[in-house]
Amino acid sequence: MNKYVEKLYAIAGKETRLIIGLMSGTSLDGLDVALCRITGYGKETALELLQFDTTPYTDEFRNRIREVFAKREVDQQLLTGLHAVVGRTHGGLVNEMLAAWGVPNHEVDLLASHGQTVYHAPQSLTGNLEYPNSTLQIGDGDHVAVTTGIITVSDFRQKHVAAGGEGAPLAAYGDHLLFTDGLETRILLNIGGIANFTCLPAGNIGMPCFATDVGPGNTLMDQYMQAVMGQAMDKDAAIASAGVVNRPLLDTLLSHDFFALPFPKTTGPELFNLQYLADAQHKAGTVGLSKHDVMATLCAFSASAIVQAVNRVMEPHRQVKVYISGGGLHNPLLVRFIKEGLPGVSVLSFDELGLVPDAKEAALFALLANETVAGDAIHVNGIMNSPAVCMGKISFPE
Ligand SMILES: Nc1ncnc2c1ncn2[C@@H]1O[C@H](COP(=O)(O)OP(=O)(O)OP(=O)(O)O)[C@@H](O)[C@H]1O
Ligand SMILES: CC(=O)N[C@H]1[C@@H]2OC[C@@H](O2)[C@@H](O)[C@@H]1O[C@H](C)C(=O)O
Repeated sequence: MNKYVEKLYAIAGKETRLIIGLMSGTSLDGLDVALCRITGYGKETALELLQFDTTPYTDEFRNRIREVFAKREVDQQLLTGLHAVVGRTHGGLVNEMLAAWGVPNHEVDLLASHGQTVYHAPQSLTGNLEYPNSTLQIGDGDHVAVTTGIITVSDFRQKHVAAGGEGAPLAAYGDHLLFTDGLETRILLNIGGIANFTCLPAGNIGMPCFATDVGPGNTLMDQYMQAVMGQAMDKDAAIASAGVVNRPLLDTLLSHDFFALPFPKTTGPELFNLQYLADAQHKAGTVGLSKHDVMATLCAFSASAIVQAVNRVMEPHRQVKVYISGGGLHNPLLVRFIKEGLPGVSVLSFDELGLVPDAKEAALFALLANETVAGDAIHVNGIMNSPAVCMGKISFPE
């Protein structure tokens, strides 16, 4: 028997596994690395976050990814090269992180690698029914496995698409297994580049669990700051806080058909980009708006899309608690707008549920790998319009 098949079999039979989850999202800010101790599987899963850190990308690496990111036309030679380079870079960053934490690579059972989404193409975006929903993540798992010496599970989204989903949001599976509560209906809102949430109804309210993207999180604000202000982000909303929300522009930004689509749905910077903003400014007659007012309006746009989506969930059930994770939690104006838009609703940090908010997505990929190796598709049954599947491809280091 191949020694890694034997090793994998042994790992699958363990009571407790040490699994690293990696996430590099649509913000392109860096690689999130979460070292998790996972006990059990399915509804009996317990996840303990042992270490977490984000390694910021260098400008050079980020710019190389940007060359192919969310673009319809790209240099195929660059894209092909990046598939390997992203895998090797992520593997190298894991090696550095493990060394800093004093954890030998051979003690880690599995590595769960999301890779880097470079294009997300649900039919709702393309309008082309001859092609299924499709999505592409680069950073090949073989490169990660060979670089780290750790058995790697990667490319999670393809199975979701193959089984009828849109390839996202996958957080639903971990949210469902770890955070469902018998008494409290919860909305787990992650504000990354794109904002998405998982709705976890309390046991007896007869509503399905589902996860959906809701619109831009930080991506439009980041893109504007980078293109117009030469800064990576609007740190602590310093710029947006000095501006005034422009109502005609906000209404135009919110008028896209995407927002009227039923849940669940997915999106990305393929739609929410600076062209989207330019078109809206043109339509609303606000081309000359000050930079501060544009930023204030973009912040209100992300918040309003979230508020509208939460309100839609709440129509039949008034009692929900919203728990926020992701980088948007650090934007005080965005959080204020969301709270003001949801009077009477408890809007809390994800900390309250016992997991570091910035680590949530990376940790949930570790859980997905755990389920693929030790679990069963049946455990993730019951998520609306999300197939019951175990996801990811397995790469051996040799
Ligand atoms: N102090 C801060 N002030 C304002 N915004 C912040 C702050 N810290 C982080 N952010 C925002 O959070 C973003 C990073 O969020 P996060 O790491 O959750 O995104 P991601 O994982 O790449 O996205 P996705 O969930 O879409 O895959 C930054 O690009 C920035 O816009
Ligand atoms: C295609 C893709 O990479 N989608 C991401 C993106 O970033 C946020 C949102 O859009 C979410 O749907 C998804 O990531 C998270 C981790 C998910 O699948 O749950």
